[in-house]
Amino acid sequence: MLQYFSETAPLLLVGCGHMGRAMAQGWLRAGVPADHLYVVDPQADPVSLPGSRADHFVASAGMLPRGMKARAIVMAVKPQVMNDALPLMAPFIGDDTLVLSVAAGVTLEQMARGTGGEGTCVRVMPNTPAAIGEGISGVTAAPGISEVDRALALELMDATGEAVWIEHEDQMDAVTAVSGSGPAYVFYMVECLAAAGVRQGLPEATAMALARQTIIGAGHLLDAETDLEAAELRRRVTSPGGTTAAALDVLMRDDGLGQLMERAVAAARKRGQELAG
Ligand SMILES: NC(=O)C1=CN([C@@H]2O[C@H](COP(=O)(O)OP(=O)(O)OC[C@H]3O[C@@H](n4cnc5c(N)ncnc54)[C@H](O)[C@@H]3O)[C@@H](O)[C@H]2O)C=CC1
Ligand SMILES: O=C(O)[C@@H]1CCC=N1
Repeated sequence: MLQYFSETAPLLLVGCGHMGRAMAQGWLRAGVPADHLYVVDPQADPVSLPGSRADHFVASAGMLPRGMKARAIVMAVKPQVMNDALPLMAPFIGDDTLVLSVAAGVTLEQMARGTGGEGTCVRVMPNTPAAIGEGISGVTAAPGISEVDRALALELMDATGEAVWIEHEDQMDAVTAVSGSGPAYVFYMVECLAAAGVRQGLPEATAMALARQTIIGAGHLLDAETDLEAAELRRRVTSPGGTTAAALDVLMRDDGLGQLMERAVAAARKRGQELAG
């Protein structure tokens, strides 16, 4: 698995912040040898990536070994710096190089401009549960991508959880709005549930413990009950005329959580479209 790289045709990560580090952890776990991984980031500290080689961490592209052509370059910098960061990678892009970007909103066309049309561009939207191998990524490229490059892109992201191929690039902003940003919605749900518990008289620490483990437990149950839809698991909590039904009457009304989520996801998708540049 992931045996695409070598010392002379390595995997190059550009930007090792929250998302870049999460993915790199997955690649090292999936067996990419530390010798085959280079990281470019002015801030990154190799200590934050156990199992990596400190001498493969460089502050800028100019410090990478000369003449090296990467097999894959993963751009995990902010969308706003992509136009500056991509052209700096030009010396490391050869005919076989796959250039992946995980930046929200950054299009394949924008990437091709940044690389000067060299290499093959792939647009990816991962999420931070990648850090523990529980991520999900949407992956897309222009229709002409080779089978081997498509497999490499999917395997890279599979190493951080699951990966799904998205046929139409114009759906990537919706992918971003659902699964890229989605973990934040769930963490906010924990915050809101705990705050609501405090309003109903619980001590803060107790409310947080209850809310936190409820989301963790519900997630694990969803994972364990592979044959059951989320809606069925919800029904199994909901006794007719009981407490859950009373709460769901509030959450499921016309202006309830469904509508709120629709507005939130639409706002995230719109912001993704605005970030294209
Ligand atoms: N954080 C998340 O949950 C997700 C983030 N993304 C995308 O990942 C990208 C990175 O986001 P985060 O990791 O959250 O940001 P971050 O701020 O944690 O990391 C960005 C990293 O890029 C480095 N950097 C800045 N300029 C650079 C340059 N010229 N060359 C190399 N490295 C440079 C910074 O030092 C920093 O470590 C963004 O484009 C974002 O849209 C995608 C999916 C989820
Ligand atoms: O908030 C953002 O723009 C990035 C993309 C998806 C998650 N974080």
